[in-house]
Amino acid sequence: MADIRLEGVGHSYDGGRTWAVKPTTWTWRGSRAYALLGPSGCGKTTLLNIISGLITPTEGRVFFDDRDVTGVPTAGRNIAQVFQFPVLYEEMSVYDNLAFPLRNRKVPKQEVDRRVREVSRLLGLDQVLGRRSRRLDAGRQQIVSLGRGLVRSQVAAVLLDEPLTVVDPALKWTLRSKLKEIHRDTGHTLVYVTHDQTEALTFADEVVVLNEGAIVQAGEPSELFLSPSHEFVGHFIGSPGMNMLPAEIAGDVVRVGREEVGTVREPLPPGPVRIGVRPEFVRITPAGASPGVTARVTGIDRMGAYDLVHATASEHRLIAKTEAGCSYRPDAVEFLHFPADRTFLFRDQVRCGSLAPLNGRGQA
Ligand SMILES: Nc1ncnc2c1ncn2[C@@H]1O[C@H](COP(=O)(O)OP(=O)(O)OP(=O)(O)O)[C@@H](O)[C@H]1O
Repeated sequence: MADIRLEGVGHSYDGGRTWAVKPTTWTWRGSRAYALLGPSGCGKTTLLNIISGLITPTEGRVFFDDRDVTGVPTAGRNIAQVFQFPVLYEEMSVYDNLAFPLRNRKVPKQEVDRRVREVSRLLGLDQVLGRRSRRLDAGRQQIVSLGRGLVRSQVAAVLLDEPLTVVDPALKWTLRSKLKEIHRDTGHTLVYVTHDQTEALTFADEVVVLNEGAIVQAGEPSELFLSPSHEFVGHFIGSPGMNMLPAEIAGDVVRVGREEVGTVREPLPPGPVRIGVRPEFVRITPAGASPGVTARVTGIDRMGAYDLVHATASEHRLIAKTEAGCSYRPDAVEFLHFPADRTFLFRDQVRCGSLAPLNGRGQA
């Protein structure tokens, strides 16, 4: 399983006026399962097609280990690719479709049979192996496509572009965990494109977040949630996303409107910043433990398993996620505490520091 290294790789579809993927240096390490996560149009498919060789990048070089494959077409890269919609030989049986990538590479018959049966068992296809592919519904056909992508054990990487889009939602959970199981078994390098954070977070060892053609952060799911280094990651991951509260630094004090809400943990130049804190970590406290802000409750959403308390501080909106059945009332004025180790400062969208308690007013 190869390391896939992108060195200064960028792609423009319009002769360099705009960049679908901005020049990027990044390594996909062998045998890891990656999710490439980002909103529609951020460049995920372009990046995937650069790895597979369907697109030659406008700039930069692509390496599989030490081999420069920048000009090598897909067929010479030993890649398996699964697309959003089924790509199958409809007149062939499910068995023959799964066997095709192996037979094509002259894998011995016994080994073909072993791999086809193993993958079909894991994906729940063993009852339909003899059936013609066109007789299956679209969701099942896509599972066969997935199987074709995973059946070869010796590939440089398996690339999956939103492979579960046409699959029934109830089946998605099962398939994601099967995919994880197959990954553990084969040790493929997997790159799984999705715009769905749940899909990315449940499946991947490492999530690479792409926005406007640039990788803004990569890390384990918990790291992206607990310690976002870019505002976009704060918004895009989490439901609801991170609160972003416009604030101002003067000296070492951080203010929201006129209220002093905390201090800077490390010295920062004066001027505007945004305070980022996830709804899960905001605590509504009577004691006014710093850092935090005074806010007026504007509404409560009862979500069943939890409540979302909406509030405004100096006309900026923020949300606290609380236990279900909370007793806060609209128009009440409350103190919202921001735990210092979960609250960050952002400037020009990039994390630049963290918030500390006002002297002598921290929570024990
Ligand atoms: N063949 C093309 N010609 C011109 N522009 C393109 C082409 N393919 C993609 N683009 C543009 O490049 C940018 C990135 O597109 P890309 O399909 O890589 O994004 P994506 O994140 O995969 O989106 P989606 O999730 O909607 O598939 C978009 O602005 C898109 O309009």
